[in-house]
Amino acid sequence: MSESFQFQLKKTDGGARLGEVSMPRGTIRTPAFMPVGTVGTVKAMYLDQVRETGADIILGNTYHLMLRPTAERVARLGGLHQLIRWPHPILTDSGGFQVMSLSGLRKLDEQGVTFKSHVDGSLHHMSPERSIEIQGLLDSDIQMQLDECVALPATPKDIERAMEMSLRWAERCKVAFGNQPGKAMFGIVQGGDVPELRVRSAQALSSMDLKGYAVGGLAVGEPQEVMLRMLEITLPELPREKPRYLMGVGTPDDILKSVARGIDMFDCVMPTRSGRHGLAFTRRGKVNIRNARHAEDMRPLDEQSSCPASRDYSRAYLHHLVRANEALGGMLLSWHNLAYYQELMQGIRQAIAEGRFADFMAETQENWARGDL
Ligand SMILES: CNc1nc2c(CCNCC3CCCCC3)c3nc(N)[nH]c(=O)c3cc2[nH]1
Repeated sequence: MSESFQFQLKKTDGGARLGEVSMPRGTIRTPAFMPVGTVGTVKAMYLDQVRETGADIILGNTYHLMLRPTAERVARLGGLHQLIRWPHPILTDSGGFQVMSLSGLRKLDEQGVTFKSHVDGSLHHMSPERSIEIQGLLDSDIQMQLDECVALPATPKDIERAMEMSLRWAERCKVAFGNQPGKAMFGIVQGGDVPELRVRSAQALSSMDLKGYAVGGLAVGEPQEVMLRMLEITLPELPREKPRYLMGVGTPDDILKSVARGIDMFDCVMPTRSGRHGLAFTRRGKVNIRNARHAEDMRPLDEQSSCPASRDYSRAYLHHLVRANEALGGMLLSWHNLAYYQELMQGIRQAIAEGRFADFMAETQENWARGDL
């Protein structure tokens, strides 16, 4: 393991990139899918299982952990890795996005965000400095700047205001983060669906010489083609030799198309959240296991999978568990979906390594379109 944070761009195939992030706690093979943890767990999963599916890194949940049990308590308990027994890299978001989407936002100004806890109604203020302090108390390996993500549609004026404030917050986060060799602080490109704002944000962040760059402000309700267009406008403005992280994305189709445009890292609640609701992602497309057609289908979701949830349990049993709202139903489908996402990422990495990503993408999409047997 390297004592510092290093990204190695190993190969490109069209716009797709094969790489590796090396950190003291481990190596992240990119393109990478990062399962989302919530309050110190990936919902309904043991972290050993998450590791078994092939995850090199998971997301911690700054917003929830700062409210309960508090970042200070996590630090007193030895940091997040020790608490949840995940010794590999952890990325944490700054918490700003979740404040906007989860809590009763009270105020947002140059100083930061003021909000009421959804846990006990207490008032909290999070500045760029406090967000970095919280992520440091969690002992997070990759920390995100505090930013303002505006929901689309929005006026160009409001998008510009939020983008410019996020740039000032990036500077403040960079100062607050200081120099932590084995860790990284990523900037977040904003700019909504306005090309010239995206370019300005990406260029300004690039000049800050950060260790990695996230593309934010997307997957907030815009059509897929708008998201992809913004990637085509933004990514050329970011340094080639640094990792790019598309926040909150996405479906398997979103991931394929974003890898094709130069994204290295993804996070999304989709596999676990939809798994809990009975939706399975498979190589033959989506399968809604609640559907009556599975009630007596003794086949597994995917007999070729190395994941027990995909290989050893019949659809009939999964159908029954989900219909009965049994916890095991959500557990097995979350496990299957995470395994499927990691299998997709492994296939992507292999295809780029062999210079056949375009074919892999076309074949994968054809198989999805063929639909379930
Ligand atoms: C789903 N779409 C989407 N997500 C976005 C997110 C959140 C990414 N996921 C974080 C995890 C969520 C579950 C708990 C743990 C953290 C965004 N985050 C930030 N900071 N800025 C965005 O523009 C930003 C934009 C996003 N768009």
